[in-house]
Amino acid sequence: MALLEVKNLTKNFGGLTAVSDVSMELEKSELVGLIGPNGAGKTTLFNLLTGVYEPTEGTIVLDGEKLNGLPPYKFAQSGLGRTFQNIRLFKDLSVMDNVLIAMGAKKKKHFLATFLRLPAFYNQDEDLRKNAVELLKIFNLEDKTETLAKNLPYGQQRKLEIVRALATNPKILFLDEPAAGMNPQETAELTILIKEIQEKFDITVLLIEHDMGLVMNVCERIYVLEYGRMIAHGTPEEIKNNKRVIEAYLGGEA
Ligand SMILES: Nc1ncnc2c1ncn2[C@@H]1O[C@H](COP(=O)(O)OP(=O)(O)OP(=O)(O)O)[C@@H](O)[C@H]1O
Repeated sequence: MALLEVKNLTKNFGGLTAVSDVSMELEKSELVGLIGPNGAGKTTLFNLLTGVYEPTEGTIVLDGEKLNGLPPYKFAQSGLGRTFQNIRLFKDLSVMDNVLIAMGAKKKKHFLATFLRLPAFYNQDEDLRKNAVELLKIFNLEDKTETLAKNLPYGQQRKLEIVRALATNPKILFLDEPAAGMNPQETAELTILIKEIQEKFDITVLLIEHDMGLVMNVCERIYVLEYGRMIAHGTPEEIKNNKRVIEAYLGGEA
């Protein structure tokens, strides 16, 4: 059984079908791309897979557990972490606090230990901070812990978004255009980082990306959406040579 099994997923917005009868599977520890022209339904599919939207039809099963119908926080608790196309940080908080808040979704401090400031309170706090620094190190952000998120350069804000998603300890990480707005050098650096974190944390990554170079370089498999329908999936080589994809996506946008 696949780690994530998505069957016949459909999402209607009034008369518009943004996602139509989509089925896909993600195995443990694979890096998979999701591509398609503007408006193809990629972000809507992410929103369905992370519980932001409820599907009109279809099922989402993670590790044998049906998730659809549950609130978004249950999706996060089950191990689905994500970043957003538009950066969503707590801009007036420090980098460290941004990461600690993300971790808090998983580890709740015991009320009494917190209230009485028992050693357990300090130990747990210390452990979380250490873990946060370890994560920040991977993204070369460890010397920015006290910087306000809004004062980070754009590329580093995007990285902090990924750190926050990783801090929830996900089984599957959904990255929605992580390289959007980055320059070619930053994009190349991020490509390597995404591959590294997928291997280091042994997690599954689903990546929406417009930068075809990035997708083709790092993804083992690629799914292609057009007008809400999954029109193809396969290895980068297969997708590159798929006539329907060339017409629908590469032809339309290149
Ligand atoms: N909340 C919503 N209400 C109504 N229509 C929506 C909503 N969200 C998305 N849509 C529509 O659904 C379709 C798919 O949009 P979506 O944002 O999922 O595409 P996308 O592939 O992520 O596009 P892009 O690459 O431009 O981000 C579009 O026609 C969009 O206008």
